[in-house]
Amino acid sequence: MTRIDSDSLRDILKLYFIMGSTNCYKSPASVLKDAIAGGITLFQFREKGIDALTGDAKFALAEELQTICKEHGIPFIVNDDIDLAISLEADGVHIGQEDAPVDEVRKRIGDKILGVSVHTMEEALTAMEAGADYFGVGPIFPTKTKEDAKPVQGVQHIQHFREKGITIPMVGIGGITMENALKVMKAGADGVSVITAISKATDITKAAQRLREQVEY
Ligand SMILES: C=C1C=NC(C(F)(F)F)=NC1=N
Repeated sequence: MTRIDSDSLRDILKLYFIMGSTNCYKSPASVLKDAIAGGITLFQFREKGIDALTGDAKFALAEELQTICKEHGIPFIVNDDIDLAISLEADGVHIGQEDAPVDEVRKRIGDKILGVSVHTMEEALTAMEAGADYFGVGPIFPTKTKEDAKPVQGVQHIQHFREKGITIPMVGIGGITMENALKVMKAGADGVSVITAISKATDITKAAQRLREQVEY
């Protein structure tokens, strides 16, 4: 197996749904199925927060959601938990700056997709050199989902990275909705990452469809 090429990854990153049990009003499986029906292109299992599942319950939910992704040809990414990703043979992992160093994770996961959260040019250059496949840049807008989010940055970092010639696939994250998604794409992102705008929508499939329309501008 070889590493995914950037252009294929750009297509996959267009509408990147991230979710865990704490982000859902109903069963995560039904939320994911509805989101897939609405046209998400990538899924990240992110089980975090005070009521987050752990141990066998977390593994069982991850396996259930991975099976749904497989049935629909949607790549399955695991947030932070490298061991879980390896045991499930997930399609990749996403790590933050406070997780294991990028080069260590790259060694452990081989050619699987490796996403890294970056907030500064220095973090971006370091992550690229260490083998990241894509960046998560944010929080673009205010977010309620991540308690320890960094200061809201708008699209300035995405614009700055592109102006400096950084071409690595990039998604914006943080408070993105169907109203502001286009702004993130026009700033130079290859896609948008969304949690609540889809997982807590009244009509999940419609919410995903409308976001997908925005990113396919
Ligand atoms: C904190 C995060 C930042 N970015 C991303 C992604 F959208 F995947 F790039 N996922 C996260 N969990």
